[in-house]
Amino acid sequence: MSLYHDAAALLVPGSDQAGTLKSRVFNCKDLKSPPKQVYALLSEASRWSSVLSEVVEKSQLLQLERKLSPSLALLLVHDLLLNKRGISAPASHPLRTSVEKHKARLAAELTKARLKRGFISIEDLRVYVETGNIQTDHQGSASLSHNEDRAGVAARRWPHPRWVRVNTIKTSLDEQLRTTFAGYKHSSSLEQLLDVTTSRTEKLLHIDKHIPNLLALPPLTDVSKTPAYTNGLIIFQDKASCFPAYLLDVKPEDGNCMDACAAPGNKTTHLAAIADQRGVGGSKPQIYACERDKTRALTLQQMVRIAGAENHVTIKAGQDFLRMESSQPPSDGVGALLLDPSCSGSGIVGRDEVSEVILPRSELTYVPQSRSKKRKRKAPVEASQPIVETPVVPEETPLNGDDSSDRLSTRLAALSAFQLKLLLHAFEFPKARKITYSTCSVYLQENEHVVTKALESPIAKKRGWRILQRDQQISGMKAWEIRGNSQACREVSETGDVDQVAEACIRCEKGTKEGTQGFFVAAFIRDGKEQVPQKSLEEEEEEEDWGGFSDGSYSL
Ligand SMILES: C[S@@+](CC[C@H](N)C(=O)[O-])C[C@H]1O[C@@H](n2cnc3c(N)ncnc32)[C@H](O)[C@@H]1O
Repeated sequence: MSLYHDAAALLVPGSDQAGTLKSRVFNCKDLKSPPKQVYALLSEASRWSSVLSEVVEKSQLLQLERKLSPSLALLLVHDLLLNKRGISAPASHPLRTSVEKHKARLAAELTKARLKRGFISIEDLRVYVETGNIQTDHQGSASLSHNEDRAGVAARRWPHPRWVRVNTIKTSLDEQLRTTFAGYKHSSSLEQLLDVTTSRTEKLLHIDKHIPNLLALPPLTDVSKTPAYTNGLIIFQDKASCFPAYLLDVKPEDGNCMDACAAPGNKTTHLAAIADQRGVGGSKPQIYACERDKTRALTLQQMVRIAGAENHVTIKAGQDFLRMESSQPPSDGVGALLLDPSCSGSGIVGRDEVSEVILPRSELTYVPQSRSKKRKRKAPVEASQPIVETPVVPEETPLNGDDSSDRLSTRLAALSAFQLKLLLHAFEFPKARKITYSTCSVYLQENEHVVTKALESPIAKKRGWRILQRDQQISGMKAWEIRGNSQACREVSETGDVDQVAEACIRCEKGTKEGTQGFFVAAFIRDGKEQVPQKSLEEEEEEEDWGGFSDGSYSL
């Protein structure tokens, strides 16, 4: 059956197959089945792989059906148990019969795997898996052994809601509640909304208590076909990703703003919406949106247009922020900067891409003694270790927990140096008084380390930059409970005076009942009136010309 053979060949990439699952499928010239069908099967089965591998192993399917490879078994069992249409093969096809005859045993193992993870129905488990959480569990549990992870040792995680930001440039929260979300029941708690048993049967929404004009919907709610979405009245944006523009808290007296690393543009359009609301008379701040990558700048352009933010935003396509001369226009008139640079993306909750596939083990080393002479030979010894795909990690996709620790620490050191460099460049802008620095990374190196080093840098001291203390932050951010890690600040601090710095930093965790991705943000302020003399510090230093990363992870 070509569909399953095609898919099995691509489930785990060979060392010569780089790129995402999607690109592997659509670039493959040897497929006999439609690529769309192969991709759909692969992405579904990959998401389910940790559960299904357990089912296959416990049922001993691979020992009973020696002709099945681990990949084929995973794909066939997926369709048998989870696809409404079952296995796409004629009823008498040997592949189909080899799995179907074990259906009762496989179904029983799926039930056990579900109950072990604490889900009362298969639909509840489905929501959890399809919102990327099983994958997240595995990535987040790098310190657990493979077996521990399979056994579901990691505590049950909360599914990820669908966050919707009402775009106040084009509409209002009240209007959206009356129109797009008419008929939705309001849930006062996010927890209730994330309880899949309730939210599967009811249209629910929750109005966020930290970020104005932000709504949460149950994980699998699809409003992407509504006119409000297609016309840019509502925008899908994770709650944590709304923190930087909100924390920047722009006011007309701030002058112009700059989004230094802008594409695809969620934070730019959020900033534009806030600027639009705050504009007094004609003095709305102008937002310069820099994006070094010209292709990504096209997405930014499209996003700004759909959001109706063209009057507020000037796009600097192909512009490297580090090459923006701080003392020249437009930089010299910029009072507030939003800095959301490329990062490891380790906080992203994987909705669309599966970076790791867990295959079932076929651990018997001998074929049972056969009476037939033909089958006398020993079967090849198969690895008793689990087969875990080592994912190929393109720069724009999140690193995962399986990355070798050497590779990870080298990459984090490079990212951290790059992020610090961007932040120090922002510190030089002569009229700048406010900066937010954010990443969708959970790593200390990209977060507290960068913030602490920046605060203790000569340019910060010279220009009077300090952290925006928690009690000075805008109400929703002051109220947010998860703060920075003081130990991490201390690790790189020369003064050790870091408790207030950590308290000023804001963190978001993934997989919790707060419903956010992993994220970090801190704000810096300065009141001094001094200007940096013509020659910038950066020019004085003899620094190598940083080429940067060709792409960034997005925090959507
Ligand atoms: C994390 S993404 C930004 C996501 C964006 N803020 C949003 O919310 O949609 C980082 C972006 O910065 C861009 N970038 C990286 N280095 C840059 C630089 N030196 N100057 C300008 N843009 C840069 C990357 O191409 C990438 O598009």
